[in-house]
Amino acid sequence: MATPTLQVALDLLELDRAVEIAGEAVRGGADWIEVGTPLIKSEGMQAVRVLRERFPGHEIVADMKIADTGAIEVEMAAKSGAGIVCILADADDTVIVEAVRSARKYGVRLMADLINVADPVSRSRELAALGVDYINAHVGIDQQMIGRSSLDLLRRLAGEVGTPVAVAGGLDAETASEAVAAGASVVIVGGNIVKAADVTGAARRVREAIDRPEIRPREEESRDAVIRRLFEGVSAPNVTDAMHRKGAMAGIVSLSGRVRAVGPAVTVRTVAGDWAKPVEAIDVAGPGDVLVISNDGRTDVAPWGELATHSAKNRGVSGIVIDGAARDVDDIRAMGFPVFATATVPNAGDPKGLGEINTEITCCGQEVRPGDWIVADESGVVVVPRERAYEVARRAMEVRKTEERIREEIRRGKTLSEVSELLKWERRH
Ligand SMILES: O=C([C@H](O)CO)[C@H](O)[C@H](O)COP(=O)(O)O
Repeated sequence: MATPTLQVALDLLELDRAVEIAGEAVRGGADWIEVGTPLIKSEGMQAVRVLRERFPGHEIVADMKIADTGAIEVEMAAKSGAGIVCILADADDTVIVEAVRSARKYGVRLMADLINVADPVSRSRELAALGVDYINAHVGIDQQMIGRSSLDLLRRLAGEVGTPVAVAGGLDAETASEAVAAGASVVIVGGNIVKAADVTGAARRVREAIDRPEIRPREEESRDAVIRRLFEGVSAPNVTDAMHRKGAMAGIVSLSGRVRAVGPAVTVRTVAGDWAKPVEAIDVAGPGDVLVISNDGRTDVAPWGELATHSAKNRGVSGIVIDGAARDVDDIRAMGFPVFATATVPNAGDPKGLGEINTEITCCGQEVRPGDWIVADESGVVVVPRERAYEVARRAMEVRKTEERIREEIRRGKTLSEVSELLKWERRH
């Protein structure tokens, strides 16, 4: 079997950064350089021209995702220096046929992207018959966020398609190795190389992995375990960024200093500092849950204090969030247990038993339902609707990864404004 090709996908918006990152990826062993769709949309064919010029010894792949006017778009990419041009596999056959004719005329190859194709095996066979050179088993970035897997798609094609198969979609060193074992001849990696602070090191790890293909036994991890692992690896700001700046509770701070709380919510509604329901909720909560207590934002009386904290800690509760006040802050801080509140006050309420456990509540301006996920740190508290928890956790991790590379470029001397080309991206009115 020929050595598999490593294609690095430059899904960036800025050409200067893309050139720098491509250089680092090539040093780590990338063979082909993909001008990603976002880069083409941001910089046009100039991105293909510049990368062609700067990397004369490497194949340039233009991820045009052609949906119409197959001939013109292939011609544009070919004349700009691409050797491989990407077309959508579910484009109409008229588009594919025109693209193939144009590819033959200009001496380039066509790669068909299976993103969103309902029957990938039969469509791949049709595409091969129409003259497409590569099939790309691709699961798009948004699809990855809800758990779709490019390896699963690739395995459906194994042994069914004669055309060389590429694979793309959230691959890293581990999955790239499995992809080659499953028959991929081109491994396409975007985010897990280009977002790394050390792009060369990340590319090298993928290179070494695809040179030693192996199938690893799958470790089964429940969806909740994945959600928790991902949320534990990101910050509350990463999570709001992932939700288009939504979900943050207003006016609430950590009383315990540098602590974090992550887990599904057990909700409590109480009134006038009545601490019966908050304390009963400790027994309802399981290890890893977060108690979210609405005391109507009252700051003159506390439904939570040191003894309750001690009990919650023993139970394995992950943290406490209160729309209202807490007391015994010095003891809570000494315990290192995460309590978030809007105020502190020495007064306790009385245990009358008013209120409810595990009903929908509003806490610091956010609706919270039982089972919604809470991510809290020193920046504040974010609530994630339970049905979106997996997707938001994946997206938050992508936010964190993106920041890793930006941080590295600032460390090397650029300003944040330069890295993100703020002036270019100011909104035009
Ligand atoms: O094609 C891609 C995507 O649609 C954005 O243009 C990516 O290049 C491809 O998915 C590889 O990137 P990762 O999924 O981040 O590895």
